[in-house]
Amino acid sequence: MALIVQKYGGTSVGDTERMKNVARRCLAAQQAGHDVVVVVSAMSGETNRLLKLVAQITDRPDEREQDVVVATGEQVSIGLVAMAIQAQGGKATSFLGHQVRIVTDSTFSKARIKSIDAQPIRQALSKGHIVVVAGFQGVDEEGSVTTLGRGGSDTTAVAVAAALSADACEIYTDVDGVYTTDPNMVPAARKLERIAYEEMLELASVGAKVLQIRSVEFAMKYKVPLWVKSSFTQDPGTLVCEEDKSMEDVLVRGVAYDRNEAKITICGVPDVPGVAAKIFGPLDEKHIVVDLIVQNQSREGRTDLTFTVGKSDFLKAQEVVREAVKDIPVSGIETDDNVAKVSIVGVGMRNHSGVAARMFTALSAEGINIQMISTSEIKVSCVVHSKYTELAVRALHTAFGLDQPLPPEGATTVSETAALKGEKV
Ligand SMILES: Nc1ncnc2c1ncn2[C@@H]1O[C@H](COP(=O)(O)OP(=O)(O)O)[C@@H](O)[C@H]1O
Ligand SMILES: N[C@@H](CC(=O)OP(=O)(O)O)C(=O)O
Repeated sequence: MALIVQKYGGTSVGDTERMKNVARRCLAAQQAGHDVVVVVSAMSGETNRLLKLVAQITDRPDEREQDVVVATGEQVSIGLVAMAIQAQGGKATSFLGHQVRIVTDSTFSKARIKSIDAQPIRQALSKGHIVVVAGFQGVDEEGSVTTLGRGGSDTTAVAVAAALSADACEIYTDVDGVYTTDPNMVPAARKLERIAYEEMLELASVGAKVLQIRSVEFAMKYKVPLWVKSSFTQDPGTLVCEEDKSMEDVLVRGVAYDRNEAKITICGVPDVPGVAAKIFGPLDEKHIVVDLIVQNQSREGRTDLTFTVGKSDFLKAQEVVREAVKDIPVSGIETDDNVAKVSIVGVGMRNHSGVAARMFTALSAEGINIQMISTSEIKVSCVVHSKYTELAVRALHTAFGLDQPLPPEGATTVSETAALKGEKV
């Protein structure tokens, strides 16, 4: 007998028929002898609908109150799923975030989980109940409702799995696993049997929305075996797990894109110590996450500083920057939200050179101009005009051989390795 945490996303609970399907799956897992905790998201489109209501009231919502509104979508889902289980003869209890003390910090709209009280969940399980927990929401030390950022139910599920020392956490969604790229954009995308935590973390952080970044961080930290599966098929899905030697043989595991970033350039910044701190310090104080940063060699003591932020922080970031540069003699601020970031990820990059060059060649062959570049040990990202997103993703998918059937698990891609062996990117 195992303890399994299953998470069903918005599409999987998109209507009452789908909720009945979720109930059937949970009951099947329980009948197979497992203790089952199920984390559910709001019905698909519901969180966006709630955010639109907020926008109809104000374009500068108080973040605490906005969380009070958007957290309600999950409340509807847990009650309906619990009742669907009961209607099929099972026992079920639903819990809101605060009822299982999912305590977070007070960063409304992107709060971080600090602790979870597993006791009420264990108690309900011991009575033979399937426990249905609201994803995406928590409560801060003051008792205010908080939310964990878009896609946050994944993080709830993995955090609950870690708190319960569950045997597995299964994320059920509308695709049957993690693919080499978004299968809804590139039909040639291929499903991966396994992917290393680190690769999944990079893919999620560069836009593959199949898992929320923090859910992968939790899984990696607490070594939770994490499965991505379809709620509509019996496919075994993809296992996100520890890296092993065979994974390094594949150069690029996946291609991702992110249309959710916007670019800010501060022109003519004086090239003297302390200026970057004066700009990025206030952004940090406002909890604005800055992604790529590029600063060029200065000419005549001045340089341009370009960085990207999430689109939801774009207006706030512009205000913060304007305020921050009041005392700095800069020559102007330029903004652009018609950008997208395309990225390639793979642990195999650690041991191979030429990967970035191959990426740039593939983009240039399609006439795509690269605006910014960023690399890590296992990732290369390029910011391009947003109109090229799909073209860039398809070109990279082809250029790194991902359109071809994947080699069987454990097989080495010898020609690739031989051709590219050498220094790092
Ligand atoms: N590499 C990838 N593998 C699988 N799905 C991906 C990938 N990159 C992006 N996706 C997208 O993630 C979607 C699933 O995430 P999401 O819509 O948040 O599901 P849910 O509502 O179930 O949480 C898929 O429909 C797919 O379009
Ligand atoms: N309802 C939240 C939380 C969530 O995780 O949703 P989904 O599982 O559908 O991505 C959102 O829309 O972001």
